[in-house]
Amino acid sequence: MHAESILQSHERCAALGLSRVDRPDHASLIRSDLALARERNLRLHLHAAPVMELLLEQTMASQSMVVLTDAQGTVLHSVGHDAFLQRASKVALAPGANWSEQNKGTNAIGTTLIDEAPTVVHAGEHYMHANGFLTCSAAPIFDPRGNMLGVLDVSGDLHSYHLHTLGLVKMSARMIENHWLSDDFRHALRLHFHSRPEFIGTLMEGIVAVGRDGRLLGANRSALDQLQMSGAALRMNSIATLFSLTVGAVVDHFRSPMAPPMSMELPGGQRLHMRAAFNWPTWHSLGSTTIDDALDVIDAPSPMAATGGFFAAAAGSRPATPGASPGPSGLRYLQTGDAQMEAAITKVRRVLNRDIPVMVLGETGTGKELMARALHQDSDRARYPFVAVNCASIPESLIEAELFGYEDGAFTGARRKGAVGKIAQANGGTLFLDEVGDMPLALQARLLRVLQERQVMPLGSTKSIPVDLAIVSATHRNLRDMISAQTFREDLYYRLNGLVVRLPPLRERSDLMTIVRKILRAESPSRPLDLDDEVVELLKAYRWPGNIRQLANVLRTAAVMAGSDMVINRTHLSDDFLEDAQRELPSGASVASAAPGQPAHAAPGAAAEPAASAAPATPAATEPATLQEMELRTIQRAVEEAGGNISIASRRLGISRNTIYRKLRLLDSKQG
Ligand SMILES: Nc1ncnc2c1ncn2[C@@H]1O[C@H](COP(=O)(O)OP(=O)(O)OP(=O)(O)O)[C@@H](O)[C@H]1O
Repeated sequence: MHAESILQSHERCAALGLSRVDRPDHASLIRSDLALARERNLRLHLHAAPVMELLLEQTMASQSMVVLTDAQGTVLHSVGHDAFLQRASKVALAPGANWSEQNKGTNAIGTTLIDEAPTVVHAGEHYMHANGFLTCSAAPIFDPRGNMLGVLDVSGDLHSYHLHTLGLVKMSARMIENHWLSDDFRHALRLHFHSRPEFIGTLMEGIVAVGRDGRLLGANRSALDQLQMSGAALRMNSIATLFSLTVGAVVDHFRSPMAPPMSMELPGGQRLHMRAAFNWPTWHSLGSTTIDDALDVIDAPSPMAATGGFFAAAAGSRPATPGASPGPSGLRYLQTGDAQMEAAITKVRRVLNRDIPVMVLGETGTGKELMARALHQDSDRARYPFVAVNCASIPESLIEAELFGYEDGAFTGARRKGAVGKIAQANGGTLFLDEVGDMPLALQARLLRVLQERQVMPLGSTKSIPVDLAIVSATHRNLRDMISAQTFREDLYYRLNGLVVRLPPLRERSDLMTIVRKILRAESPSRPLDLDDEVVELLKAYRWPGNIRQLANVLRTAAVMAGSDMVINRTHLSDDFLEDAQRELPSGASVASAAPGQPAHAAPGAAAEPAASAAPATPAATEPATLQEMELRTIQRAVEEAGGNISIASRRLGISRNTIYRKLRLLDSKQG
């Protein structure tokens, strides 16, 4: 097919009367209307720029470049290594030049435009001999309705040819198409699907946009491939005719952020797994279950029955039927009966839609980001983006560019082209600044200016972009101490903390078992899982240094380990959790000695014991004196047990790698 495509292209060039040997007239190709073409294709550029940077990093060849053209073949932008950009500019492979076949003969860009398919044109396959030093791999970029937007191309010295380059270019083009689709249909219901659930969220996933009336509006290429239909055929279908589903059923299922993928069957019998994305305030009225119905399920009393396991009473009062709503959304989702949480939610509700910045404090994994998302979801800004920036996980040198964006040429070297910053991306919506205490001091001043002036100026630009944002920030640090140490600006602190709410650590919450139930229901909606008394006691006695994140990890693993068993018992828990939890049982207590079928703790839904009474069963010579020391020891032990592998330790503990590094530094400084 490749040879055929090249041959046909050569025939077209010969018919056009192009010369293979004459020096092409580059001057006439560099048109002055580049600015116009760029303006017309600004959106394409905005979506493509970050992908082009990534693609260049992956090609890693110093003798190559990444090129973006419009649908006529005019080069809009290029990124690459200086030396090669210069070589390429000698054959006019540079912004402003047109690389359609009419102008440049057979070449990957021009031939892709005609064949509307990914193409490699290598060395002598180029029609014009002047381009014979190149090897080029290009892929078309389509909008969700099947119109060609442009071409993405990697061109390099012919010796830099690599078999995988075309694959990378194709994947990058898909990435741009997916961004475009999500942007185009940000108000629609979007179904993300694949026959293998683990492929949802990857570039392999199909995405279909659905209107409120259930009509299918557009799809990405993977969706069309999986469904084996054209874009036009797809648009003649509805969610009911193609997937045997209703919009209401999808909205109901995914009202909980923790809902598992849904299963759907195509008319031909093919089974697909699907997740949905939609803006809750716009779509919730299409769900069939009211919020109160849903809350009823969540809030059902959860006493431990003397017989029959933890959920027996709750299940008796309201059986968990397959397909029942997994629960409410937004702030209601977080209301599971704990008094401290109730107080926090009442406070944030008061400032909803008042443009008062909210600062959420709390230990790792307590749900700070979930609270920020819930606030956004319940606000009038829910139709616009929620953009989260983790100031601790981005290298210091990149935070500025990441937040503020940058203009073409803002960095030395031609590699860096403009990019939209997170602040501008969040325009209209909510910007969540996670770990804001980790923001470098110099940047704090710039952020303060954005918050005061409500405009952002990208690096290297002289023009400010107006932005309208709600700000939610979070940190585990003590910002007041940082202000005293002059590592956090006081004026920024007062800008960010219009309202401060502190989320309680899990060990202080009285609704542990309601959360457990909620997580298990989300994990296994059609098969209600129960816990035996021994496991309930272990969960209650444990200190949960990783809070709800760690709890969710422990339960997820247990649910998988339980297989077809309906009741989770100690054999379903991972060994490291079991060991830690056993150690934390109040001295003298032993889960093994609890009478079978009897609750190990007296009060239903009682909070975990406070720190002081949770002494380890086996006193060690160097017993930790404080809760913080206990936490540090747990982390240190987990890292040791993982052979120093922080990623494994972080997975086992259910806390982020950053948190582990931070805690280990703290331990070092204490020991040092
Ligand atoms: N109330 C809740 N019910 C169910 N799951 C929850 C709840 N709160 C948090 N989680 C889950 O716990 C995990 C951690 O939550 P989140 O990321 O919001 O915590 P965080 O405090 O921002 O953590 P970090 O400080 O480490 O960034 C997520 O998987 C989230 O879905």
